[in-house]
Amino acid sequence: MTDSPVAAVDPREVLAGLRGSIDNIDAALIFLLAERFKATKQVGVLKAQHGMPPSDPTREEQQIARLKRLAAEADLDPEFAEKWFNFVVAEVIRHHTAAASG
Ligand SMILES: C=C(O[C@@H]1C=C(C(=O)O)C=C[C@H]1O)C(=O)O
Repeated sequence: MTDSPVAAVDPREVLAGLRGSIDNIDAALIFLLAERFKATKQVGVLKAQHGMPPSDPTREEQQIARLKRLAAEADLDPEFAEKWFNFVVAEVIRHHTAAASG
């Protein structure tokens, strides 16, 4: 093993490289989530101003179906995509409910 003519790959360097990508991806996700919540907060204000209910189950169903289809195409577990969506929407509804109560 140690006599191999091929230069040994240092696993610590491989790990550091992969973690660099993970860091970039996590940062991008935070920025994307921040933009999403900026938009949904405006939706919450609009709904509160016009007496619309905080949640829209039909829209949520459509989004879940769409996101599960996209997840499958991207080789991501569709059930995970649905869980992620429901987790985010629960927070959005919390914001909308707060906006509706002043
Ligand atoms: C943002 C909205 O409000 C709620 C939140 C949703 C979301 O975060 O995707 C979708 C539907 C609604 O339950 C909306 O109605 O579009």
